[in-house]
Order: sequence, then C-alpha cells, then structure tokens
Amino acid sequence: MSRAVLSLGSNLGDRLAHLRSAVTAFADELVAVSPVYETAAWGVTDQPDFLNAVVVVAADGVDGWGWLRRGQAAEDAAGRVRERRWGPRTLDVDVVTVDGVTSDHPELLLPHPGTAERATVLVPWLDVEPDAVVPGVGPARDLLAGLDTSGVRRRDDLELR
Ligand SMILES: Nc1ncnc2c1ncn2[C@@H]1O[C@H](COP(=O)(O)OP(=O)(O)OP(=O)(O)O)[C@@H](O)[C@H]1O
Ligand SMILES: Nc1nc2c(c(=O)[nH]1)N=C(CO)CN2
Repeated sequence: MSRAVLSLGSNLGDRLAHLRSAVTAFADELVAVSPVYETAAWGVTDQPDFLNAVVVVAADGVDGWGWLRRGQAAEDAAGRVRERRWGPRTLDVDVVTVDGVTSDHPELLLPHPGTAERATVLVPWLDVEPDAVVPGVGPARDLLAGLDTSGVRRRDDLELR
C-alpha cells in the first residue's frame, strides 16, 4: 500500500469548490482530510489569500509519480493555468511525502522541499497526523515551532466533505 500526504491550495475563483474538487478526485483513496485554513500568501505576497488543506491518501499500485500525475490531473480539471512561479492558481496539489520514498528528480522532489518552511502545510498536516515527520528533516511539530503562524487562520465554517 502506497500512502501519500498531499497539500491542497487555491486562491482564485471559488476556492472552496476547487479544494473540494481535489478531495472528490481522491475520494476512493482518502485516509484523512484536514480542516480548511485561510492563509496569507507567501513567496509572491501581492496576491489573494489562499485556502489550504492537507489530505492523506493511500492505494495499492500508485507510486510517487502516480500521485503526482493524479494531482496534476486534478489541477487541470480545476482549470489551472500555469503561469508564474508561486503565482495565483485555481488549484495546487503538491505531493508532500510518499511513505518510504525519496526523490531528487526535479519533477518529483520527495519530500517536497518547501515543507519544512511552510506553516500552510505543517499546520493542517499536524491536525490529521500529530506525529508527522518530514523524512530526513524532522518532526513536523518541531519544524512548525520555528515558524510564524500568524497568517494561518482555521476556517471551521468551511468543510471539504
Ligand atoms: N513533490 C512535488 N509535488 C508537486 N510537484 C512537484 C514536486 N516535486 C517537483 N514538482 C514539480 O514542480 C512543478 C510544479 O510546480 P508548481 O508550478 O506547482 O510550483 P509552485 O507550486 O509554484 O511552487 P512550489 O513547488 O514551491 O510549491 C511540476 O513540474 C512538478 O513536476
Ligand atoms: N498561503 C499560501 N501561499 C502560497 C501558496 C499556498 O498554498 N498558500 N502556494 C504558492 C505556490 O505553491 C505560493 N504561495
């Protein structure tokens, strides 16, 4: 069984609908779905706030590339136009980790190299996996302790399923 942690993000159009479309795309593989967070944009900061969430998925016979392709298909279905790096997007699906897999291929970096610095990933991940570890880096809880979480606000009024 291959188990993966996926980070979902949207800051264009109907953000909640875009995150829900990703959850629906992985309906048969869902292990856990985090709460939704409203988050200030990092990287390129002059863009709208994001909604972010994390899902844990598992399936037989899907490797890291398979999870990546499945995420990209969900992005395409949400009408994502690939423009500037870190720019606004209808749906972003990042493969954060795949159990037991590391990769240094530029099109599939595992664990995702941004994970340790991104409260927008670590906060929802810890909601569903309090003992989460970024392989080769450290416990998510310890990484988060060094980060500013002021721009990460839980939206209990929004549900993904
Ligand atoms: N773990 C991964 N998950 C998703 N995409 C990855 C991963 N590792 C490498 N990539 C590659 O990153 C590219 C997509 O990048 P994208 O435009 O989503 O970047 P970004 O979301 O702007 O920035 P970041 O990757 O820092 O979050 C794709 O070509 C994809 O193959
Ligand atoms: N808050 C927030 N900011 C971002 C995000 C994101 O998911 N959340 N994704 C980006 C590109 O991957 C760029 N900036």
